[in-house]
Amino acid sequence: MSEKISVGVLTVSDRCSTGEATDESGANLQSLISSGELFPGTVDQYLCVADDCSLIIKTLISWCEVHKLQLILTTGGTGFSPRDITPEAVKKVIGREAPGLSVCMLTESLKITPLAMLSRPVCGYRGRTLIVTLPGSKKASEECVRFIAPAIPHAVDLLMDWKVPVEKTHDALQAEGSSCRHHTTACQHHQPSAHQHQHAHHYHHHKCHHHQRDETGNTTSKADVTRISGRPRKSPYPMISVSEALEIILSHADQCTNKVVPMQDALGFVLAQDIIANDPLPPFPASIKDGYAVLSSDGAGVRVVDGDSAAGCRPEKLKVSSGKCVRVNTGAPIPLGADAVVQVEDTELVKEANDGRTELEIKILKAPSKGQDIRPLGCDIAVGQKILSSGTLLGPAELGLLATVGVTNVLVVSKPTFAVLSTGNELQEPGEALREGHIRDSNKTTLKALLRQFDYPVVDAGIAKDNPTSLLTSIRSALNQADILVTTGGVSMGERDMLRPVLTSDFNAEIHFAQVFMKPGKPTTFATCQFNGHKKLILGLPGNPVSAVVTATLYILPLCRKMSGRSTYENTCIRAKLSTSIKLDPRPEYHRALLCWSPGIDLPVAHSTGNQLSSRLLSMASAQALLKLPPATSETQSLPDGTVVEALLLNM
Ligand SMILES: Nc1nc2c(c(=O)[nH]1)N[C@H]1C(S)=C(S)[C@@H](COP(=O)(O)OP(=O)(O)OC[C@H]3O[C@@H](n4cnc5c(N)ncnc54)[C@H](O)[C@@H]3O)O[C@H]1N2
Ligand code: MOO
Ligand SMILES: [Mg+2]
Repeated sequence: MSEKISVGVLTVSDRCSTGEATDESGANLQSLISSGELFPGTVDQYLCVADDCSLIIKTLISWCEVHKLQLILTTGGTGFSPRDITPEAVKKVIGREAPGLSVCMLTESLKITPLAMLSRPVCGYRGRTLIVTLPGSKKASEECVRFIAPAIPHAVDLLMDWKVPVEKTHDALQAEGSSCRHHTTACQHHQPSAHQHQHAHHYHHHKCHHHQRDETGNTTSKADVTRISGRPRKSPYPMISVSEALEIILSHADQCTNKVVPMQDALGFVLAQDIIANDPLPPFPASIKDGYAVLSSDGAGVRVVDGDSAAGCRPEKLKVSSGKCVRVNTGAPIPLGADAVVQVEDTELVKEANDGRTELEIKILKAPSKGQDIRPLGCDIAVGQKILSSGTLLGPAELGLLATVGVTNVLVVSKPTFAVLSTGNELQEPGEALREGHIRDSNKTTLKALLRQFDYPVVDAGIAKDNPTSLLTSIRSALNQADILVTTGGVSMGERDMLRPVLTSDFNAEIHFAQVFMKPGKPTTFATCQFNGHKKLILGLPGNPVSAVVTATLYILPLCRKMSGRSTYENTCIRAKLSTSIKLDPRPEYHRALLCWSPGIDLPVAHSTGNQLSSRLLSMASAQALLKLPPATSETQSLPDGTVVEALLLNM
């Protein structure tokens, strides 16, 4: 929020409006606002009106539309007496309700008096003006405005669409969330003394924002990440090998259910039914060449040309008898009687019609053999033949076969649905102006593209902050939309690496592994949990951009393939020769490289993409392979040029 909030105070009271009574609550609200103790505000309008619906409406609309106030507080007219009409008037003015504010006022007031039950607050906004109905009494109206005061500046920022302050507040709230549990515990046991009450109440409400939500909807994480000094200083998870990690992941890769899709949309799916041909191909004996259909027993020599058979014509009309032939095109039906085709190259024109256009006689230069250049009926596909088996990956040719046999809908194995979530307080979406201390989130874009490249459905689950409650909220929303959650960041040893505690505390997830002997990708984490009656897989990839995409390639692509019903799901590896010597890392390394094939060499030559820092996504750009390099040993610290290594092919 940049300036003071412009506030209007509207007292609604028959008695005050006629001067029979003094407007104490209106006056009190004005001085509270002006004092600045609730929030930075200034009272720009004040009026006292009778309990008159149209008068209230007229005033409110004028304050919203003409004076463009940011906040209007009404006091009075919210009870049960026949003249109390303020809520009804306000309802007619606001475009949208903000019931949270009413709930907050009622809940907190009930802690003071059960009579709060008889208050009928309505809150909401018209355009950019927030309207709040407070009770009529001085005490109650002050209490209520204090309850909601902490949320007012942010509400105004949101209504004014002030992006920067809104984001700052979000960040602050999120950061507060990380130590929220601390506050809630303290608050639960906090019994303020009578003279502290007013201040303490305010404090209580403000600091226990998350606690309030916990009581009503378990939106607060149960993960305790406050014991920074007590966190383990070595990962408690054993270090496993890449092949062990992959084996564990694949053991949880249950095949997805089957579904029927239009044949045209079936590319890349695995077939879940056998496909049987109901008719033969060709459905008639067909010519393989452009030429003449003949009787082979006539041998070489002159033939009378007796009509033609073009592709697509009805064959039964034409018949070839001895001494005659019929001109045919490639793919055209063979006329009855004919048992061979002679290609046009093996003939000569003998006689043409006077018009100079029509062939009358031709000469066959070479004696044809029986069946020459004819595809018999059903020669490509026989009736009843199984042309595709369940389990086949549907590529362009397979789709063409479905078309050939007229199958327009097919049963296939569904593909798993993914949600991709980035985590980190430092992250912002790529389109925003770069804020101080921030970097742009690249992982989500890379991983979404990697999955989309193979047509796996992906949901963008946004960016979660490094605090348990933000993670909880984002993960829950992601799991509601996907079978597999892929997160990046927050899995290493930092006090802000909170993914695992949140997964175990809030989702009762089982962590299957959390350390893999590989570079990049050491902190790769794999977990499963039950969520709304479904098994969900969670891959917590490291935040470093290269680590994220390398581990996604190594683990997620085989997982996807297996769940999609593919019988081979391993990444394809070939052998390649190093173009230069490479220094080995203590961990087995997946070294990004370009491959060059040149004539006369037996194996492609692998050129390193340079600096292999896990943060350096440029080392992955344009890479075609990940060279699998062994870990350094005391004997072998580097591989000389020309060494043959295994190269995992990317983008396959
Ligand atoms: N004391 C130790 N520190 C670290 C260890 C270790 O074993 N002990 N492991 C290192 C390794 S290896 C890796 S890999 C990283 C993994 O870190 P996290 O998975 O916890 O990820 P973050 O800490 O959140 O971020 C790491 C790095 O990546 C950047 N990042 C994160 N998300 C994104 C994104 N979506 N787009 C672009 N860049 C992103 C982030 O800003 C950090 O620079 O831990 C080492 N530390
Ligand atoms: O394993 Mo980290 O992934 O080196 O960069
Ligand atoms: Mg970290």
